Amino acid sequence: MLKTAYLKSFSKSAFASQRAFSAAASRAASAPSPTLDRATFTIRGGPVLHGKSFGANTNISGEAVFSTGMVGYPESMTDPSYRGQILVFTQPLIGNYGVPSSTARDEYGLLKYFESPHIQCKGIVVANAAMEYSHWTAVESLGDWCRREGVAAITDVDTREIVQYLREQGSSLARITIGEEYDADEDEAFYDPGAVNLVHKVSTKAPFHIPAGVTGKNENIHIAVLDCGVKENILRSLVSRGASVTVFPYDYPIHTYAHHFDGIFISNGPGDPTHCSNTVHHLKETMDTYEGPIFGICLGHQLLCLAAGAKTIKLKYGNRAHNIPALDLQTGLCHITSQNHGYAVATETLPDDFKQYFINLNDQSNEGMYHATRPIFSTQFHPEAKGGPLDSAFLFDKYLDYVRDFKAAKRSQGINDTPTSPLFVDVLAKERVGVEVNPQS
Ligand SMILES: NC(=O)CC[C@H](N)C(=O)O
Repeated sequence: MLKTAYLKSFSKSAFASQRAFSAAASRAASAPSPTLDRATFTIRGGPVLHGKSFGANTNISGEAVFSTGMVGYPESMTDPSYRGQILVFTQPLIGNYGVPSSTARDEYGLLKYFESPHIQCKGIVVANAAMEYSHWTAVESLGDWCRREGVAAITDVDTREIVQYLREQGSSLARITIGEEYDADEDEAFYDPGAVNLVHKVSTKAPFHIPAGVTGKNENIHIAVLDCGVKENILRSLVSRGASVTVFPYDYPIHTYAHHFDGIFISNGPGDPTHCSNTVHHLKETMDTYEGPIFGICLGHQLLCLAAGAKTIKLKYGNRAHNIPALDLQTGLCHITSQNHGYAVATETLPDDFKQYFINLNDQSNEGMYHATRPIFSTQFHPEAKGGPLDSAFLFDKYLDYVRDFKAAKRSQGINDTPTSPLFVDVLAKERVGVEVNPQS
């Protein structure tokens, strides 16, 4: 009886607030649907599909990749690892919960909803773009966001046909063209993101600093992050666990500064890892000289493995989703993981000291490594998720445990506990510096 009364009053107030939210969030959606221009999605040497444009009025080309994630389009589209790519969503209805604020910040000063300040992919392809949206965090429609950010978007195409083609032929170059008939010359150049150093475009141009979140412990932990296109939730995952973070450009000679820090972290990022040969060289030097914990995610994993002497390969069509099973070879547990990568480490090329940590249960590709005797490990998947499940977030706890152990060992040897002058971090910027914001550049 009590339970029913409680439920009734709960649902009454829940519905009332939901109505208030919906009224605000759907305001833009109640405007009449715009008439959409014709648009064409062309895969080089493959199918040509006609649909409608609901994004920027711009012709673009890039690498067509697909994601089987069912949610998380704002997080994926702002993930710097998608730079240079045209993202095809297999989830048929996209845009129905709109787009949250691009400026809202959390208690750490980090972007609350986005993984970087702007859309990173060049274009998106969907089966059915929702013209109406509703969500309490929504401030605009997916189409308005794409138009504002200069990102092409095509709807009303058969994404199943595209994905079948990409799975059979592999990730391919493609373009989105807007207008009645676009006479693209077959020989017209398709932009190939695999041919350029995309990390250079997304990495901060100067160091920036984020103070540790308040955990009540005041441990004075300081981690150096090498920014290859770091996702906001990776930074949040570190500062929310009590570490302050100084983020360095991807090509910073980190080996010469590593000893100032309690841990080194190497981030995710776009493109072919072999383009970052300077970073690989610096990481090799770091692993040779620095005894503290080192953790890498996705591109960071690939770069650490290259530095260790292993090789990377390009996968046929990659892994992009929020539901990919990765088996932990230490515990026998399977974690459902968030992923976005086109390259992978060739496990058999890992030197003897480096062991395979996780394996992908769909395609058996490498999902991580750990050093046999040192606090060094990395994962191909994204333990920070966004979007996706937090099954593997424990890896940040594991890293922070290593960092605390290292700090305690330094203290016991009488090594200065506050090696990094507060003045140094105080003069640094508080967010990325000088990043190229135009996703078409
Ligand atoms: N998310 C990432 O860091 C991606 C790594 C790399 N660019 C790849 O595609 O494999």
